[in-house]
Formats: sequence, structure tokens, C-alpha cells
Amino acid sequence: MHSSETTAPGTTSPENVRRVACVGAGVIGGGWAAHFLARGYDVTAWDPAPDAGPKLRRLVDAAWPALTSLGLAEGASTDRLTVTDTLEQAVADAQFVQESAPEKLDLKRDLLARLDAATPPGVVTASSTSGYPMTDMQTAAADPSRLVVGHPFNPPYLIPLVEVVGGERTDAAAVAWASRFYEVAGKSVITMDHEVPGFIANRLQEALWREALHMVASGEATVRDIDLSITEGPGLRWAVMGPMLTFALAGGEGGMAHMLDHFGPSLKSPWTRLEAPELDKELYDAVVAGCDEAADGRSIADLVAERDRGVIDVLRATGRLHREGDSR
Ligand SMILES: NC(=O)C1=CN([C@@H]2O[C@H](COP(=O)(O)OP(=O)(O)OC[C@H]3O[C@@H](n4cnc5c(N)ncnc54)[C@H](O)[C@@H]3O)[C@@H](O)[C@H]2O)C=CC1
Ligand SMILES: C[N+](C)(C)CC(=O)CC(=O)[O-]
Repeated sequence: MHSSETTAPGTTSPENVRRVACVGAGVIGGGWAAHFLARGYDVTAWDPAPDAGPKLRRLVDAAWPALTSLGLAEGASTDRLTVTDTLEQAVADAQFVQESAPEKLDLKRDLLARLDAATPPGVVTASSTSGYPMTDMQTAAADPSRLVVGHPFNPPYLIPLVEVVGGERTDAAAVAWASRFYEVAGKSVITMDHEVPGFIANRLQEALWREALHMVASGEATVRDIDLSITEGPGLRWAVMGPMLTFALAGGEGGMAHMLDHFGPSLKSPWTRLEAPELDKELYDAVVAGCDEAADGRSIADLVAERDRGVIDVLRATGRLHREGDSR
């Protein structure tokens, strides 16, 4: 990423943003619009589809009851949504732009260049792309320094995570500005220093999905088996603790170090169709130290109790655990 002290990203500080533009208003753009509206922003939206306006309003209306039950920001209203006739109108007064157009590289390149030309100087534009590196998308823009990736998860108004990363020609300050803005707007942010196709979470999801497709293709598992294996199994724990700390607890009091000594050699067994990394000392130490850091002072016993409470909460919230006194 290119760093410049002269380029001021955003004419407004992340805390003072009031107006956000959503360009592309399908599943994700509509979800973003609902999120920003619920957080009390004015939202302008543009989408070239002839029925885009009514479709977007239906999407926002469908999300609103859930957002209301979670708690709206002061002044939040669906009336603060304006659907414009042109892209230029949507971004003219925007203090942040979220692009959510179809996942086609040429389309994104042209659109980001058009957005750059129409958006006030310094305003940061984030792409919702599921995996294209910004370096490949920013090639046609006159000012690529303010273009970042802000990868959401469906639906963006409920799933907190956004992965933020710039391209080779993005100003590092624009990445920092976008990360801070998303935090202010109520998201959980991972800011990446390196461009990795698919970012972090999609690479993990795709690895799992690839294995699932292998098993379905070869008749080893049904689609139902695949889904049940996650929703009734590891998925319950992953809502509470990620795969690293979850596996650290598989090592009992010995934590991740014992887990690696005990089960590390099984990486070589043909459980996965992906190639396993070499479990050398460097990787071993990085994983053990990373788990210690993530535990942040919590003992194994603390983590076990936290995981158990969390799994019980998830089971209860999804209607799979019955309250005391229930007969079932
Ligand atoms: N669907 C998902 O679960 C997720 C999608 N994404 C990303 O979000 C972006 C949008 O995907 P979806 O909302 O799923 O697609 P979608 O097909 O639901 O919506 C795309 C919208 O873009 C509009 N559009 C077409 N050409 C356009 C242009 N030139 N300029 C602006 N808008 C244009 C379409 O009319 C449509 O309303 C993609 O980059 C995708 O990879 C990211 C996370 C999750
Ligand atoms: C299927 N997908 C690649 C578009 C998924 C995402 O990008 C994130 C999500 O919502 O899971």
C-alpha cells in the first residue's frame, strides 16, 4: 500500500459522517442501506435496474423489524433514504460511498473510476467485493488513493464483520479512515495489511465449502449431512470462539501446544483435499503464541466456562435448548 502524508482521506472525520451513498442496491447494497439507516445516517442510493427504487425499499422494510428490535440510533428512519436517478446525484454530497455492484472485475473497474470522478475529493469509497484485490479494481481510477475494500457478510445489517484492505495504490490513511468509520457505524472490523484474494473469512468459508462439495460430488455425504455437521457441531462453538481457541480447548490443560503435539500429525492424513502446510517449529510457535495472546489472560478453565455459556446461549437463542421446566 502506498503511503502519503499529503492526501487527506475524507473531508469529514469518521465520527462526523452524516450522509452515506450506497451504489448498487441488491442483496448487499440494500442490506448496507438498511444498516446505515438504522444507525441514523442519511442514505442516498443508486442502482441502474429499472425497478431498483421499490426493490430497495422492500428490502429495507423487510429488515426494519429486526433492526428495530435490536435498537435504532436516535433519529433513525427509513424516510432518510433517497433513491436517486443518477450515480452522480447519489454521491454528490456523500461523505462515504459503499459500492455493491455485481462481482465482475471489468464492471467494478469502470464503476470505481466513474465513482472516483463523481465523488467529492478525499471521500473514501469502499467496495463490497467478495474477493477481488483492490489493486486489480483501482486501475482505471484517476485517484485510486481513496479506494478500499470493505467486505461485508450477508446480511450486512446483522452480521458485524467487515474486512478492510487497500490496494497497491491506496493511501494507508484511507484504509485507516474506513476502518474507523465502520467501527463508528457499529461494525466489527478486521483491517488487513496484505491483499489476499478472498480476504480472510471467505478463504476459510471456501475451504470448508470445497470439502463439502467434494463429499457431495462423490456421494460421501448428503447436503443435509453437510449442513447438520456444522449447525449441530462445530458451528455452535464457532459462534462463541473461533477455530483457533476452540481447538486450544481440545488440548485440555495443555492448551494449543498439547493439541498440536497430539493431533498435529493428523494434518498429514488425507482428511482434506487441500494441501496441508508443514507444521514446522515456526508455525507451531506462532499458533501457540497466537492462542495465548487471544486468551488475553483468561485461563483454560475460564475459556471452557465461557465457551460453555456461549454455546448454551446460542442453543437457547436458536430454539434448540428448552428452558428449565419445559417438558421436552
Ligand atoms: N450476496 C452475498 O452474500 C455477498 C455479496 N458480496 C458482494 O457484494 C456485491 C453485490 O453483490 P449482491 O448484492 O449479492 O448482488 P445482487 O445481484 O443482489 O445486486 C447487485 C446490484 O447491482 C446492480 N448493478 C448492476 N450493474 C451496476 C452498475 N454498473 N453500477 C451499480 N450497480 C449495478 C444490479 O441492478 C443489482 O441491483 C458483489 O461485489 C458481491 O461479491 C459481499 C458479501 C456477501
Ligand atoms: C458467497 N459469498 C462469497 C458472496 C459470501 C461472502 O462474500 C460473504 C458472506 O456473506 O458469507
